[in-house]
Amino acid sequence: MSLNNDWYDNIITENGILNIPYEQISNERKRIGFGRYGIVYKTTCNWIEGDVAVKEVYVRSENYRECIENFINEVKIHNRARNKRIIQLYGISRNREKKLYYIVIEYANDGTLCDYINKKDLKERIRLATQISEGLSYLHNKLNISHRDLHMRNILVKDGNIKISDFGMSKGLDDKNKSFGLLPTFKSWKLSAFALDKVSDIYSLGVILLKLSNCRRTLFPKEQTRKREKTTMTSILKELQFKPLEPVYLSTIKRNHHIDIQF
Ligand SMILES: Nc1ncnc2c1ncn2[C@@H]1O[C@H](COP(=O)(O)OP(=O)(O)OP(=O)(O)O)[C@@H](O)[C@H]1O
Repeated sequence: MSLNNDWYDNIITENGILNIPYEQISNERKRIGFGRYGIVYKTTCNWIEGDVAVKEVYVRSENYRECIENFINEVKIHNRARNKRIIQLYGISRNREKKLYYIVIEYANDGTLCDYINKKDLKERIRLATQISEGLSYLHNKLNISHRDLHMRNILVKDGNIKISDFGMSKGLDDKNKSFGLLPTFKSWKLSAFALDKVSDIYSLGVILLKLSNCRRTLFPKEQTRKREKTTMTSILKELQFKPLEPVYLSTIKRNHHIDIQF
């Protein structure tokens, strides 16, 4: 990707993204998260009703290119994803003096799925699983985008409903450049390198469904539950390999539901 000094103005004009003047974002901010490239705050913006979340990206000279390319990729892909299961992108902003860039998004008042599932019953967990599948199905089948970083902390909850977030790693599926990342495997229960694409998203969905079906935060379980979970996961993966994409989302949930009830 070639980067010139106009990159910020270019992504706005080329992608129809709203440029929010920095002064319109309130200075009263509460830190709500932390990611690879900076801090996430809850705040307000004069142009938008209600609370917003802003992802602040600090561009240092040593990682200038990587930061900006990541920012551009995230904003471009996020801007295409307009669906009730996806956190809404409002616009972007910058503070030139401090070399800070901002992605302004819808605030998820119920936090991450990781925190939200605590003490939720089976019916509620199945409702959430269905919504996650709807969101992922939208990205894969309608937009041809793979998320590539799907996990419990990138899935947010607003007013009890799922909002998939964080498109920093996402890619269009026609992008030929393969890249790899670490995912937990069920053979060794350790992280292993996988090609990150649509299939790895489905794998991640399987991991999330597994966590939801057991109502716990960690993938690494106590010894006595491991065997049972391996069987569950094996059947999910088998299912995913042999059926076309769309029905798989639903059958995976039904299957998980079924297995869960049998526990
Ligand atoms: N819209 C939001 N509403 C509420 N909380 C949010 C929102 N966006 C992010 N967060 C919080 O901030 C955390 C980090 O956000 P996010 O993963 O998007 O940042 P990132 O810099 O892209 O991180 P990563 O290292 O995963 O790429 C989330 O796990 C969540 O706790």
